[in-house]
Amino acid sequence: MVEGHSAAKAPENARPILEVDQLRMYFPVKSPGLIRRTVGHVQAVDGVSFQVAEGTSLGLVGESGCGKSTTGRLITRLYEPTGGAIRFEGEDIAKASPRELKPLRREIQMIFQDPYTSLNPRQTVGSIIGAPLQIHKMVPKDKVLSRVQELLEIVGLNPEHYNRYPHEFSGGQRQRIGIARALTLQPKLLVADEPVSALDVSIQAQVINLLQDIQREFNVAFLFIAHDLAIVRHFCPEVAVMYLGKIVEIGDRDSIYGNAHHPYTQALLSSVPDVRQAASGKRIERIRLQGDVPSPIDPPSGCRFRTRCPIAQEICARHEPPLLQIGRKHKVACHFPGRLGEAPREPLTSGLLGVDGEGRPNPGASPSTDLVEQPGYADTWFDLDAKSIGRA
Ligand SMILES: Nc1ncnc2c1ncn2[C@@H]1O[C@H](COP(=O)(O)OP(=O)(O)OP(=O)(O)O)[C@@H](O)[C@H]1O
Repeated sequence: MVEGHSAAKAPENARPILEVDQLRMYFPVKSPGLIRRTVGHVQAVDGVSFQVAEGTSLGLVGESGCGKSTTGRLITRLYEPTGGAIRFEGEDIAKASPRELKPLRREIQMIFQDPYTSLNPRQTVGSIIGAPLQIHKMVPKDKVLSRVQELLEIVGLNPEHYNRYPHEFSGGQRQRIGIARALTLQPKLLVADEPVSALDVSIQAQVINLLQDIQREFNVAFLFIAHDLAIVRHFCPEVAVMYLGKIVEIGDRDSIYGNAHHPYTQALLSSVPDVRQAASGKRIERIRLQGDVPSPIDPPSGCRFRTRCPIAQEICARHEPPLLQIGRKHKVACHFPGRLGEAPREPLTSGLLGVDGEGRPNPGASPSTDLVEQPGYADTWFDLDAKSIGRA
C-alpha cells in the first residue's frame, strides 16, 4: 500500500491533453522459413478510446498481455499504429513523421519499468540527464550542469552525484534518475509503464509519492500503466480496465473500485484482498476465472471475455458489446452489466443492436446508429438503477 500522500484527485474541468480514438495495433505474424509471409496478426490493441486530462492521471490496468504496454508505446510513438488517432493537444500524431515527432518528444516522455536496463551503464548520470537538454538545445551549454543538478535535487538525489554511473545507485535511486531524465524536457505528458513494479515494496511508495509531487508541481499528466490495483487506486483518479486489446470498463476511481459493472473488473478486484475489502466495505469472495486468456491472434467472436465469463450467454458470442456510458464518468462494455450478483437477466444492449435476447436479428428493431466509442464522456448516459437517461 502507498502511504504518506493522500490519493490523487482530479482537478475539475481540466481540458484533455491526450485523446486516443479507436486506436489499433496489429503486429504481423510471419511464417517460418526464407519467404516470410504474413500469416496472421496479433491484435494487441483493438479499438481503444480514452482521454487524459491536463495534470491528471489515467491508470491502465489488466492482466499481462492485454495490450497496456503497446498502448503506451503507441502514444509515445515508439510504434506507428495500424489505425486510429492519437490527438495530443488537438493534433493527431498517429502518423506523424520522425521530423514532425521531434518537437513532440519534448512534450511526451516515458518512464520505463526497469531502471537497470533503461539507463546506459557507460554514461554518467550527468550525461544521461543532460543529453536531451543538448539535443533539444533547451539551455546554453554552460548551463547544462546546473540544470542537471537542479533535476537531481527535484527527484531527491544528491546534486553532487552527477559524475557517478548508474551501477553506483540502488534500484529506487536509478528509477529516480529515469524520472529526472523524463523530466528534463519539461513534458506535459508522462507515460509511466509499470514504473515501480521492479522496485522493493518499501521503495515503491517513495517513488509513487515523488511522482505525485512532480505532478502537483509541474502539472504533468500521466498515463499510468500498472498491474498493481492498489497503487493505481492511489495514483489515478480515473482508471481503464483492458482485456485482450480492448477497454472493458473505464471510469473514475469510485466507479471502478466501488461500483464495477463488468464481470472482468469484478474478478480482477476480487483477486486483491486489500482492494476488495477497502472498496466495498464488505468481504467479497475471490472470483476465480476459468481457463487462460485466449490468443490475441484469434480472439473469440463477440465479446472477447465471454470464454471466461461467469455470466456469458448466447448474445455474447454473436455481438461485441459496445462501451456504454452508465454514469457521469463510467462506461462498461458488457451485454449484462451490473453490480456483482446483480447482472440483468436480459441483455441491456439488444435494443441498441437491433437484435433479440439471444443476439439474433430482430426484424422489427431499429439499431442505434450512434454506437461508435467516443473518447471521453457524454453529458447524458443510461442510468441502470433508474432505467432512464441520466444527465450531468
Ligand atoms: N513487437 C511485438 N510483436 C508481436 N507481438 C507483440 C509485440 N509486442 C507485444 N506483442 C503482443 O501483443 C500483446 C499485448 O502485449 P503488451 O506487452 O502490450 O501487453 P501488456 O498488457 O503490457 O503485458 P505485460 O504487462 O506483460 O507487458 C501480447 O499478446 C504480446 O505478445
